[in-house]
Amino acid sequence: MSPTRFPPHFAKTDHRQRSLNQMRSKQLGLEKYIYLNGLKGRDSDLFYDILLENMQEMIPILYTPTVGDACVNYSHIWRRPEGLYVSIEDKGRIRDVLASWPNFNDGRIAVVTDGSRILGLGDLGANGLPISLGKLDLYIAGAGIKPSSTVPICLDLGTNTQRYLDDPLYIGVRRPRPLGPEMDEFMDEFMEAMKEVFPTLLVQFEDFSTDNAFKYLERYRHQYRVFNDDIQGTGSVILSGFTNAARLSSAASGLPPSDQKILFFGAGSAGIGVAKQLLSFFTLSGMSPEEARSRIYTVDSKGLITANRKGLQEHKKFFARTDYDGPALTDLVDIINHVKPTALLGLSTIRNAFTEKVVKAMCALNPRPIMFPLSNPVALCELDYKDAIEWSSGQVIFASGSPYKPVSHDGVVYEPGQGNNMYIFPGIGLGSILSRTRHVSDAMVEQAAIALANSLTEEENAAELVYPRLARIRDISAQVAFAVIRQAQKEKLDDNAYLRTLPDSDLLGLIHDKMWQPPALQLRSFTRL
Ligand SMILES: NC(=O)C1=CN([C@@H]2O[C@H](COP(=O)(O)OP(=O)(O)OC[C@H]3O[C@@H](n4cnc5c(N)ncnc54)[C@H](O)[C@@H]3O)[C@@H](O)[C@H]2O)C=CC1
Ligand SMILES: CC(=O)C(=O)O
Ligand SMILES: [Mg+2]
Repeated sequence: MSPTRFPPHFAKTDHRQRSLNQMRSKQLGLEKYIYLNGLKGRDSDLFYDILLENMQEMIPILYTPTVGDACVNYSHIWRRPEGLYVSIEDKGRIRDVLASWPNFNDGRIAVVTDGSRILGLGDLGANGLPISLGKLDLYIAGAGIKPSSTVPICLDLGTNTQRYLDDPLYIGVRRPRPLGPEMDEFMDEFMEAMKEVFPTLLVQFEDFSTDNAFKYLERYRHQYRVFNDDIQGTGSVILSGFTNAARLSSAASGLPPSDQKILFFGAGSAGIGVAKQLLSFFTLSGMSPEEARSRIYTVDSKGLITANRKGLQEHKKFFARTDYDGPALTDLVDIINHVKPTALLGLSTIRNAFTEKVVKAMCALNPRPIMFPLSNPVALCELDYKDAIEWSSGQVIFASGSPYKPVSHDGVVYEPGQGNNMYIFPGIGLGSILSRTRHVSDAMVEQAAIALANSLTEEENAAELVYPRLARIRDISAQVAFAVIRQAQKEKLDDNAYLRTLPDSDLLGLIHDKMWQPPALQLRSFTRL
């Protein structure tokens, strides 16, 4: 190959702007994703540099909604190895596979998916890797974790999605998913090997199908440094936004925030994870756990979940109603009229399930109903923001899982919230890493939620936002990490005595100082040439 050289005047030009222009010139979200991924491979410092400056624009590409398209099509858009695949065929030698990761001594945070429930898109098998990559980009951009400390992992265990098994380009192992003991043995070996190879690393379980999400969180949470983002991260982020939303709703109704009654549409890992975390919304205000539970109702594909239903899955039993034994209630408007909720949360993957009738039924019961359609990506969201504002004349207090743009109605501009675990997991990770906590406790997750709820500025509160603006994510992650560290210390789960000696302002300062920054472009290779 002939020698190459940068054009001599290249360093005088704005390569950041050039890269942004190239990304912006692509029409489709997926094309932008492919471009940005290529850029990350060529020059990761530049990639993170422009990501930090353009969060609002780039996060919806690298994360939900576009990462969903990237996952669905990953076998076809694959360019280069980007993460670590651990295959069911590696059973017996998983330790060696993990040890092949470059700089494994640096590993501090792994996002691990088995691809079995990517966003609301179902079993995508080995195509699930981009979700781990996207979450880790948020750790890097949002919490300043060093890129070399992040380990994206996809467990390649097979898939039950026939169209992938039939696709000649599918990059995963072609077999159905393992069941019961075969899966348990794999997971036990994997977790043990993770601890051996990456002794100080935090594992984030991501997008496992609901049964396995609950099962492996319980199996490992007291043994390893692990948390489940969909159950705990989502629970925490919604507790936070809900606390702020209830304050706004109370101001309109004149009723105390603890008068809220919450209806969950969708009772999977996310729905039940959030419902359990929202118990604290009531208990923190002095309510008994039993009373708190009575204020939560859950709905699945068969309707209102009642205790008398035959064959109810284990994770649905806790919130199953014992106060209704009439005919099954399956229509959402009927359920709303029966329950009379103040809040309706969607984690069902059913697009447009919150119809005009549903919105109007909620508005008839409350001056400012809370409506959080949280399913991802946008194509599976229960309610579009524009419809929510139009059908309620701006009454609803809204947060969705994926981003929506502000909406103008009757001369007023309304801003949606984004109720997504991206506001929480980077701070939980950073706090856990810095304090070297042995486990991620329920109280740490709860304190993270409270810190996020309190992180809104005066301006954000005045604009009636329920979540802070994304551009401040590093500041927010620092506040979340601070709360996590202090809680770890309180429970004596931490292993960093120095942090205990620091007064609050110094600890917050240290958290900010520890955040990785992409090296300034001028100081990098271009000027050397
Ligand atoms: N906003 C956020 O931060 C997060 C959002 N999610 C989203 O939550 C959604 C659900 O995730 P999982 O709970 O893991 O999935 P899942 O598939 O286990 O749960 C879906 C639930 O919806 C119910 N459902 C399905 N069809 C229904 C219908 N027609 N009527 C009523 N209920 C119906 C199912 O019975 C099940 O209980 C996904 O779209 C995911 O992207 C998940 C985690 C975080
Ligand atoms: C946001 C997220 O974790 C999910 O939709 O699964
Ligand atoms: Mg998830």
